[in-house]
Amino acid sequence: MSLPMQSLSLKTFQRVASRQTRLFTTAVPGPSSTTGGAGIGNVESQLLPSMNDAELFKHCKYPRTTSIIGAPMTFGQPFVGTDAGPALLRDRGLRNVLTSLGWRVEDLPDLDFDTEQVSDARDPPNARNCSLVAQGTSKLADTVESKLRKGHFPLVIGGDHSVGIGSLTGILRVIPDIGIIWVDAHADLNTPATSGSGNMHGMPVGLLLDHSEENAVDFTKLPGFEFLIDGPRISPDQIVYIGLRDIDPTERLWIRDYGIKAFTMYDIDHFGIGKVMDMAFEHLNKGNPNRPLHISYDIDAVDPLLAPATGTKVRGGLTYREAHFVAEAAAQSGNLASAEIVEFNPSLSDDGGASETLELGEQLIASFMGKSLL
Ligand SMILES: NC(=[NH2+])NCCC[C@H](N)C(=O)O
Ligand SMILES: [Mn+2]
Ligand SMILES: [Mn+2]
Repeated sequence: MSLPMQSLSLKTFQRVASRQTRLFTTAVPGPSSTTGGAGIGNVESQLLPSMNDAELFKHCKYPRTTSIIGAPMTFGQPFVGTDAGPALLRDRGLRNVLTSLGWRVEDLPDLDFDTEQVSDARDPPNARNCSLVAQGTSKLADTVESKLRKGHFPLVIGGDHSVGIGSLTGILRVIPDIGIIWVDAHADLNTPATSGSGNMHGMPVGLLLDHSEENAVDFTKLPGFEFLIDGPRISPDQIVYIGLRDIDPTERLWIRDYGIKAFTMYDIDHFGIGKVMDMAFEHLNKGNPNRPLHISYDIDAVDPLLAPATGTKVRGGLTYREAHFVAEAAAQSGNLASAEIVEFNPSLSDDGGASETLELGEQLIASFMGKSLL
């Protein structure tokens, strides 16, 4: 047995081993492994051996079908091209990557962010394209919610990071206690009141956080976002940041005041990524080792030398192995219930850089969807 295996605690090893067995037993070939199909539910229920596992399934710990949800959103930031992510990842063969890992795949058509239906006349300047972002994220929230309720694993492909507003809202409707791993160079903790840019891809966490009264967001002033007025919120201890290195002044203040667990690049340099992920899970799993988890992976968390095709590059990011380790550790927790990857923009790089970034994105998806090195 190789060294890394020995250094795993027995408990972790057992969890990983049992997860791999499950993934293996669920890779049932045949017609049910294709899109959607009503037959899937039957096969799944046959595979549920006991009440105990049915309980696990309730929290999506026992996923067999992943729904690829393409969210080609560009309105949360100023550049064209951010909508190309879902199609390009599909063209690379994302579906095969997932089936080879043992998933059944429901490959949904991309969400349709129909600009004609939306008037932007009332959009405030500090929340650019507010109505369009609201329309798209509301659709996404409904889709993510309904897939989770079916027991599917939603895999959201952005689009810019404003899609996080929709993914998180959908997840929170079904799993209010979800633990969130936010992998990003940025905290995305702005609100229209604090943002310097007005770009809503810098706001998903800020809009959904359960703020103190003086910082609360007035959704009645954000056209289209009425669905968030009584929507679910994230409590500050429900999220951990990994990879931060470009934080705005109010974001810094709020991370401290609210006590949000944040691992910056300094922490990763200081402790190493292994220890950082251990500490992240320790924080999220407090009181519930089976807490379901969501990973939101902004490709700009990775160093721009490796992932140049993205809109808000910040030097000094995750190395290739650090980037994968974060994804692998999330998969190995055995608790991942949903995932999202965002902010590819192939038009902001040359061809080489664009395909390098997409290839990395595809590999990171494989890692958080359960690909292991051994
Ligand atoms: N998802 C992203 N890439 N966000 C970048 C946000 C940058 C900056 N903090 C802003 O609010 O405008
Ligand atoms: Mn982001
Ligand atoms: Mn970012």
